[in-house]
Amino acid sequence: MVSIFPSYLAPLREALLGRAISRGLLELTVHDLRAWTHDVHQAVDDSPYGGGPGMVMRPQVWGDALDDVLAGPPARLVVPTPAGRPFTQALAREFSAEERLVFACGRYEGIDQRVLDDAARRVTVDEVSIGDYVLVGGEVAVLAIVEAVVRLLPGVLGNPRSAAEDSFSDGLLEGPAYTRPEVWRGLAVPDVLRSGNHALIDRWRRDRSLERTHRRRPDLLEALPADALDRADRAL
Ligand SMILES: N#Cc1c(-c2ccc3ccn(Cc4cccnc4)c3c2)n[nH]c1N
Repeated sequence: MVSIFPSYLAPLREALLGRAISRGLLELTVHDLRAWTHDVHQAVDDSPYGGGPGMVMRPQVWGDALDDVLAGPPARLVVPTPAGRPFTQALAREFSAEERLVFACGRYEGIDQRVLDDAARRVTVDEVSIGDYVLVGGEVAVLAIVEAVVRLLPGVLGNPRSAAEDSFSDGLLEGPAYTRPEVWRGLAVPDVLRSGNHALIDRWRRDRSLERTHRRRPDLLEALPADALDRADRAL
């Protein structure tokens, strides 16, 4: 990863991801973009051609940084931007199959487009967005993307079923989850979950997932392949 705020990415070395690194399941290197500046002010930005608010990150510094960081084993360059294509669970799975990912964390109004166009001459470049809202820079997006990708790597999650069955893995939202106590503040766990009848439990969970998806994300239902819903689903 390349950023002018390397410490912003320190959380990636905590908890589950930190344990995955110490277990050798992945390697993480964070580079300070300013290491590739040569002026006393370590300038990384300049005024935008054509005018307009804010500053744009200079191509020379980013070009030199990516020349070095992209050297070595083939990598895919991931560039978070509000103008990117949506980062989805499907893209997280695609990224998790890559041997090496390089993340460019922009700031200001973004990175000079020629940096991405130049990189695209030699590697795959993915301009992605984590949602329809505007952040101040790419670091928060990289934290989210890396967490979504790394949890899919074999051995990272304790129970592989978690990644296989979480929200979006079957195109639907996950339904409600419960644990002890059986009644809490007058609210009881649905009886079916304590029935021990796993066929019934699976059906109930599928129904709650379909209901929630229909209510909160009807677009996901529209996007499902024709054969994704069985007769019981459609009866709901
Ligand atoms: N992924 C993602 C993002 C970002 C994002 C990502 C990288 C940068 C680098 C700079 N900014 C600020 C900025 C502000 C306005 C216009 N262009 C850029 C970034 C915002 N915002 N929202 C998302 N979903």
